Amino acid sequence: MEGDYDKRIEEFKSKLKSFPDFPKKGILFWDIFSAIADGPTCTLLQGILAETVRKKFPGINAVVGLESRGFLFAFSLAAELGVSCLPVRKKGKLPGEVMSYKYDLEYGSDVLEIQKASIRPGLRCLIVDDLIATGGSLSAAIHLLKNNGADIVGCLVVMELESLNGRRNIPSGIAVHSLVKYD
Ligand SMILES: O=P(O)(O)OC[C@H]1O[C@H](OP(=O)(O)OP(=O)(O)O)[C@H](O)[C@@H]1O
Ligand SMILES: Nc1ncnc2[nH]cnc12
Ligand SMILES: [Mg+2]
Repeated sequence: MEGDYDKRIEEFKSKLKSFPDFPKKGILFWDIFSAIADGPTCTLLQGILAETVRKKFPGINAVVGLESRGFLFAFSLAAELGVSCLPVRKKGKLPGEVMSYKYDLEYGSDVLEIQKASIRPGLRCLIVDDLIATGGSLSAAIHLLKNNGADIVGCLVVMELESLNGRRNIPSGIAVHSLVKYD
């Protein structure tokens, strides 16, 4: 990475805000939208993300974004790198033939879907999201993509809540890179 990469990560980290007891008592909610409400922070984060992908995940030809916060980074990265932007959405939002997968969240559960048409031979994808907590969302997306024959190069998240050890739910052999970690 470029020399000032760590400094830029620290600068970005200083912009992130947390909200205790949202959306339920006992949850400390890390709000990506508070940070990107600031224009220069958007530019800072976009630069960090693109540099991270070029260095750590070279050769991808698609970015898969997890609804909804993952979409923020999937389109911006896909546009920057000139690769496909593919959606994984919550149940009932995608037309055509879909594959689904049920998963658990830090709070509650949900179902993710992907269009079969999104998966083409030779697809080498990077899955992106704002945050890994229990790892349920990323794990579900990984299973969805693998079930359909996609090659997953890795996963990139902005934040990682290490105390929840979400990595234990990620299938072995799949690299997960996080920019900012919290205990
Ligand atoms: O590691 P996990 O325990 O799965 O939790 C992380 C996921 O939870 C949040 O999404 P959420 O499903 O709340 O919806 P949103 O992105 O639409 O806000 C967050 O954006 C991640 O996608
Ligand atoms: N603690 C948390 N903060 C923000 N988004 C989340 N998604 C799941 N857990 C979360
Ligand atoms: Mg999400």
